[in-house]
Amino acid sequence: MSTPLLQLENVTIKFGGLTAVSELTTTIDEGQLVGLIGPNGAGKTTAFNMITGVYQPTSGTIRFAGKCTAGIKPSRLTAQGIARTFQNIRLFGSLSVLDNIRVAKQLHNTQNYLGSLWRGKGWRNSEATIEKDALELLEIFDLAKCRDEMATSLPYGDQRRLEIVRALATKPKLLLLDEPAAGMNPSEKDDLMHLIRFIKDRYQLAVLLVEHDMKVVMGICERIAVLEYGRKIAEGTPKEIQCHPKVIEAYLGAAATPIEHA
Ligand SMILES: Nc1ncnc2c1ncn2[C@@H]1O[C@H](COP(=O)(O)OP(=O)(O)OP(=O)(O)O)[C@@H](O)[C@H]1O
Repeated sequence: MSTPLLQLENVTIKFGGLTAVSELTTTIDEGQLVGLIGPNGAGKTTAFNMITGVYQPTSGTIRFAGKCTAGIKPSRLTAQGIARTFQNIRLFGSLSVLDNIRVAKQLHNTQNYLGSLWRGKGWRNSEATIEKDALELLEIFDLAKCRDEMATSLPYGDQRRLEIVRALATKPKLLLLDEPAAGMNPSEKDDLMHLIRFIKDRYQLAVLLVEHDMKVVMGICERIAVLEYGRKIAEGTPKEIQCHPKVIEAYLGAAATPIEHA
């Protein structure tokens, strides 16, 4: 059996007296699309923050590509292949669409500080490659037409897409999406579902999706893990999750009907 791309083993984090995530064990294989769902405050974003190195677990182990991530800074983990988007869009608002992608691409720039100061041939070649790759990405995701516009001047759906494209520009193996459908209308949500499937297939990425919209989650995820009060209460296929008694109870109360699906 091959090593999972991401492995969480009994991961726990405490904030004072509050255990935000408790003994979470799960895995994501290369190329898998996994959902992480749960009611508000269940610990989903906190799990993201531990996987990306923003928070260090109080106990337990996280391994990425077989290596323990303890103590590794978020920027190093991004360079190693973990990218994310945020619940509230975090673009570089005063930069153009193109520059938002260029900044992300700088992560893999091989030019050192002196090279940047000197601005010699090596630096110019490297900048030209970054610009070419960035424009190619914008073309693929239909954002090239607004390359010079300020990122925050884009319509909401395009800003969400740009944030995903910026994460892709770091060449991740694992992409974490935190509530990408938040604030979207039904047609934008359909586009988002196509977009997530497209990037997973084209870039052969593993995706971990935190999302409240059940149509989106049930429609695209291969497997879903469910948190409640920081604990994993279920994990399985969308079909299994939709009729799992603990999940129905967590979302809707004991006497509830199965969760709506795609
Ligand atoms: N830095 C922190 N300090 C103290 N408590 C925190 C911190 N970060 C998260 N929490 C708490 O941990 C719990 C889990 O929060 P988290 O944001 O992970 O939930 P969530 O499942 O992402 O919720 P939502 O769906 O509303 O975004 C909450 O009770 C939250 O208040």
